[in-house]
Amino acid sequence: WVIAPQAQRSFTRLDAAVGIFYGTCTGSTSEAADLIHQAFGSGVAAEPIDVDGLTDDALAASLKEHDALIVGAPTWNTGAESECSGTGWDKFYYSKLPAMKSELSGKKVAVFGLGDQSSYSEYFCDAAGEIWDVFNGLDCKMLGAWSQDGYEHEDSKSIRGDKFCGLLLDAVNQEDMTEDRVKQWVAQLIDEGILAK
Ligand SMILES: Cc1cc2nc3c(=O)[nH]c(=O)nc-3n(C[C@H](O)[C@H](O)[C@H](O)COP(=O)(O)O)c2cc1C
Repeated sequence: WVIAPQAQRSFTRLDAAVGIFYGTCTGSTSEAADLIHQAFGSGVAAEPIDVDGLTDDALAASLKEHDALIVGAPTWNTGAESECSGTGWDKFYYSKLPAMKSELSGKKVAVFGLGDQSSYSEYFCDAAGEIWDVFNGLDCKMLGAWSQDGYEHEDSKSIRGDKFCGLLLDAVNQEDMTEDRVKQWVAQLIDEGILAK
């Protein structure tokens, strides 16, 4: 029968339609990844993966498995020109990722970042902007641009046009807003077609 393998294939794809990958130093980005996972539901998004727990080759293979990727990082290196996340992303997105264009081109990707808009106002979530640039450079379909309303930063490498390139969260000053922001953002991603085949 033709139907059986088709059904099986579509179940497999649905099961891992969205992959959530994050780096973290002190856990905030991991918590945000869990909230994003819950908002999608475990049938749609795979368990979030800490990029520091995988070798570069395993991470590269894992990124290819999903129809859509949600990638998140904190920002830790104030004022640095590059590699601002302080996590395994820094090496990976400047070494292995740029060579993955043929494998990742066209994939739907959305970025989220954690930062502190009060103490690091001029560098708010810079690393999210860096990661966005790398995936955008691979011709991925970038989703999830987010309004700057409700934040009090002075500058950020994550600004594209009049918006942030993805969801920026501040667990230091606006932790009470995180859950609602995540729910709204996931609803927006679904509206933008992140689950469309
Ligand atoms: C030494 C230090 C440097 C930081 N630099 C920045 C920064 O440049 N920009 C920013 O938005 N947040 C900065 N932060 C705030 C962290 O990004 C924030 O605490 C975040 O929630 C950490 O995420 P994590 O727990 O996933 O590592 C810095 C924090 C520390 C302690």
